[in-house]
Amino acid sequence: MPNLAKEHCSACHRAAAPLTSEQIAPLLPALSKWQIVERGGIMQLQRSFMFRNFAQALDFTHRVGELAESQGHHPAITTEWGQVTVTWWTHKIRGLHRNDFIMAARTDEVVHANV
Ligand SMILES: C[C@H](O)[C@H](O)[C@H]1CNC2=NC(N)=NC(=O)C2=N1
Repeated sequence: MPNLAKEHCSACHRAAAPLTSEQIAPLLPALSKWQIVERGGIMQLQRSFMFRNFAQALDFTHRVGELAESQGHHPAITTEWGQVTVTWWTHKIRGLHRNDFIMAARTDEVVHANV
């Protein structure tokens, strides 16, 4: 199983092809709490995180934002009382890149750092 959290994002060129289902399959076991969703024909990687209140949800949101800025790769984040939903995909290729799986694994590390 790949140790995605230890990898670094690579430059993604606009011409890069989105990962296919066959390429995605071996990456999913490392991200057991994440699911593949499809929105507007674009495959995305999504997970919801639960918290005791809004303050904790907001703190986690900020940490994910800092992670995104550090890698130059950004998620969609929905922050609610007690819950944060993080969705990763690569806008410029309108699909999933290995970078999205790396960032999902790194997001899981942020939540553990939170507690
Ligand atoms: C110019 C800037 O680096 C690019 O637009 C980056 C910013 N963050 C990004 N984040 C994501 N998820 N996909 C992108 O294509 C992307 N592109």
